[in-house]
Amino acid sequence: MAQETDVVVIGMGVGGEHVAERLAGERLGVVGIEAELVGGECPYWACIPSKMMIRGGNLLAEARRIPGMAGQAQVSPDFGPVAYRIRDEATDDWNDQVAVDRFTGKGGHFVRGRARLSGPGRVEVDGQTFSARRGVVLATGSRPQIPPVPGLDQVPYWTNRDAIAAKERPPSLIVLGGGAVGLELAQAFARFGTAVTVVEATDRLLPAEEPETGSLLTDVLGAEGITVRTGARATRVRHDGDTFTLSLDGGEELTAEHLLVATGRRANLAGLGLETVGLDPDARALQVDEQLRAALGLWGVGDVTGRGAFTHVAMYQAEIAVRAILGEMGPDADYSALPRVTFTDPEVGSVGLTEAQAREKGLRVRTGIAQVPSSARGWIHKAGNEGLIKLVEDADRGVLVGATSAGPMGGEVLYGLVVAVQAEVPVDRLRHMMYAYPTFHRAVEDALAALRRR
Ligand SMILES: Cc1cc2nc3c(=O)[nH]c(=O)nc-3n(C[C@H](O)[C@H](O)[C@H](O)COP(=O)(O)OP(=O)(O)OC[C@H]3O[C@@H](n4cnc5c(N)ncnc54)[C@H](O)[C@@H]3O)c2cc1C
Ligand SMILES: NC(=O)c1ccc[n+]([C@@H]2O[C@H](COP(=O)([O-])OP(=O)(O)OC[C@H]3O[C@@H](n4cnc5c(N)ncnc54)[C@H](O)[C@@H]3O)[C@@H](O)[C@H]2O)c1
Repeated sequence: MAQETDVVVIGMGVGGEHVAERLAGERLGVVGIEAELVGGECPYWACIPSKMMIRGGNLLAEARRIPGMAGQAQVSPDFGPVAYRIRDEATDDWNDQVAVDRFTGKGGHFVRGRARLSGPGRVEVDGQTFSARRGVVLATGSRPQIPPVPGLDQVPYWTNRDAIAAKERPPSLIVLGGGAVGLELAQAFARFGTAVTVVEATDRLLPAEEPETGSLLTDVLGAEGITVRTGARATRVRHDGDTFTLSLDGGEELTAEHLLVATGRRANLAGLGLETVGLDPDARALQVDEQLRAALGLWGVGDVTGRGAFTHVAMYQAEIAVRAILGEMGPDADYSALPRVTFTDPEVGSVGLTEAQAREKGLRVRTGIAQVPSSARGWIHKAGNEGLIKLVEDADRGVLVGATSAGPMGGEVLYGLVVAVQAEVPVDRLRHMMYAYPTFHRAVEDALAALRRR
């Protein structure tokens, strides 16, 4: 016998938890099903603990910048406080009781288990069947995508989960993948003393972002002692019980005590019973419309939708899905000003289209670049001032369609550019406004001037 309820949420990561809690708060009957921990990847193995590692690493880097600027400093890194904060403050030793109680405290019914669809509006989990009157929400997130490198499936490599749960910094580490996960963790560990090599298959770091940011990070990471290999194809991996050996196609062999695989993520759709509701079970992502509907009575939010694997995307989508399930009118999902920040030092923030993406769309593109060290604040800041602002203008409409802000607090500086892209503020208006002196964001004015000169 199926148990009736209003809504069933499968996967209680940031996206699913938000939907489930909001709808329970609206006094709907909500069943929330989670196979692992309520909260998902972000609080336990991703955003929050990784930023605690980064905060520790950045403090060490700032202390190392004291000579020549403010005296002397002796820096003795200790990963212990970081591991403690991750275990104690961030994850409660990977225990989600507080999150479960928050949901059930709002009237939600929680089930721990791995769920699957068994027809429209029907969900099965560990022998129980639920029937949803209003709908089902799929929020099953993503998992690491493991590349087909020969030997990789036979060695004890790390994913982000092992790296985050590490109690000590590894003595040496090869990072496969020079994207956000790889670079954030590579720099954080290196600042605690790990000998790090980053291996990236494409010809630059952060290949999804502007090429200027890839070169910037190659220079900065190299200056910090991290070895960077771009355009490098891993041809084999071995592990002799202590040491990993990664062979590259040019014949080079890299060795380290640990290997972190950070080569992208894949939506969790396998085994979900998508075929029982007429959807393709082999799809790479769940296709959803602008109100996050995947089928009649079925919604999808978060990484599973393939619209940007970010917590802010999951939460933005979750709120739209909540409105749609409640039958309220509201704006469609709009990804034209999707912000993203890679929390390396310098932080790399971007919004909207890169120059290459804008050109691919057939736009008449004008770009303007300003270097942060040449700005007043960058010059004052001196040690650790690397960065740039890049603007991408649709020259026919006179509005920005994309922007990059790399530098100290690059993610914070990004905010004004996100507003400009989202609200389509005319570039002429941006030129005729005041930028407080001497802020980092004042470099935007220099980039706007460069836009005019081209
Ligand atoms: C190292 C790292 C750092 C990151 N840092 C940031 C950052 O700084 N900022 C940012 O915006 N994003 C960051 N991200 C991305 C962010 O973590 C994800 O975008 C976010 O967690 C997605 O939320 P979600 O709810 O879609 O999925 P998830 O958080 O993956 O949650 C999905 C949940 O569904 C559960 N589940 C799956 N299948 C089933 C099933 N069949 N039945 C029941 N439960 C199921 C899973 O156990 C999981 O708990 C980072 C990612 C990584 C890996
Ligand atoms: N600060 C943040 O917001 C943040 C931080 C971490 C992760 N994330 C999210 O998680 C997603 C996944 O992160 P990620 O870094 O795993 O993926 P990614 O797609 O951002 O980067 C993966 C990198 O690995 C490279 N690669 C793929 N196969 C390879 C191989 N065989 N050998 C060498 N390199 C290879 C790719 O070219 C790419 O540069 C991100 O795209 C982002 O959406 C966000």
